[in-house]
Amino acid sequence: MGSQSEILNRAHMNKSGKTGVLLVNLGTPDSTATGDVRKYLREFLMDERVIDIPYLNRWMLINLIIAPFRAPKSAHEYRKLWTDRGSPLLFHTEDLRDRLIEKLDTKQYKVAIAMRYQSPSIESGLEELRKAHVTKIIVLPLFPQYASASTGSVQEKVMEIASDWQIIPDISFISNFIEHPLFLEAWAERGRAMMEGKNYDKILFSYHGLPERQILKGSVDGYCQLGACCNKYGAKNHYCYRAQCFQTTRLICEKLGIPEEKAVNCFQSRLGKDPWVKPYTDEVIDDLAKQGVKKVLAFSPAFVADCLETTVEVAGEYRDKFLEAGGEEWDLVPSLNSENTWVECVKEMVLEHS
Ligand SMILES: C=CC1=C(C)c2cc3[nH]c(cc4nc(cc5[nH]c(cc1n2)c(C)c5CCC(=O)O)C(CCC(=O)O)=C4C)c(C)c3C=C
Ligand SMILES: [Fe+2]
Ligand SMILES: [Fe+2]
Repeated sequence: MGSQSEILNRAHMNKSGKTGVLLVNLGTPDSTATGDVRKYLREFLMDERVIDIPYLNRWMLINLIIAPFRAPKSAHEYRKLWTDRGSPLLFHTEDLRDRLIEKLDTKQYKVAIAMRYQSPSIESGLEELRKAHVTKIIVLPLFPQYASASTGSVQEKVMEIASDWQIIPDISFISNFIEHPLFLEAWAERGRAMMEGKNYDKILFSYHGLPERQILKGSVDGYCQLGACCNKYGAKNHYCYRAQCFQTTRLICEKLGIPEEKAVNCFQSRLGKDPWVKPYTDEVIDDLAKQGVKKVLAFSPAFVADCLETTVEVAGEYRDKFLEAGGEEWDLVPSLNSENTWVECVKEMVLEHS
């Protein structure tokens, strides 16, 4: 059997050829050697959508400060994260691909993975699909909330590569999936398992940060001002990263029955001196400790796979900070990785876009 959309899709695809699915995550170094981390940071941070300052300033920042000083520190952090299978971001993406293949009809779908920076490259992922003679490509950047620095950069790279092809198949992008019921259910299942038998004082949602100007540049008619406007989510701020994060929190809380006053939003990992979206996670942690909050459960729903930002930053550095400031318990909800409801969600998104 199968859902109505599955049956319709099958009928359609039998006539019009295979559909390629490209799952793209951010990227990770090839190894924890400082040279590999430097190579990764250079490629990542030279992307104009990530550090959106004039080329010469970006070049100087990366080559005179980040490459010599940050790369060795980052390599040290990556060593805490690395496993026998390498970087979690990469192997969770591989596992997601393998679980997805098990759920899709391989006569009709070809699935490939790519990283926006380093390997496997978007070029190699698209080439894999092209060699399978796909007539349509669905690109899923694995970022629940749209940001120019993440999803936008993947879109730009895919379009740049495909623009050199003689035949450009239909390409569709899934640019935001925060409201997908199975995405929310996947987080709710993860959260429920952590909350069972526990009584947390606060549920903290820490999202990857972003320079404020990147959001303001995308604001149509000046609607988005990074204030109370982000508390509502609709057509006018559909692509506002801050509003999408707040909406993600609201919807996960709804599913879990978490009252509004118990949830706290914040943004982690800011870099440099320019203002990033607020509130900042480290400042929120200090405030919570001052208020006498003792037990915190942290979600990190800007990521669908555990990575440096979740395992080392949220479960490591932020936990230490909270405990040093007087907190007693700090737990992190594991990311979705290749957990079944999340794989089902990806399958549904593929079928909906086929
Ligand atoms: C100037 C900086 C950065 C912007 C803008 C940015 C946006 C952004 N990043 C992610 C997802 C991830 N970022 C990760 C690591 C990471 N991010 C930055 C900087 C910016 N990110 C740096 C310098 C690093 C490297 C880590 C370090 O050296 O401190 C990761 C983890 C990668 C891993 O291998 O585990 C992810 C994932 C999103 C979604 C995003 C925009 C919303
Ligand atoms: Fe990042
Ligand atoms: Fe906004």
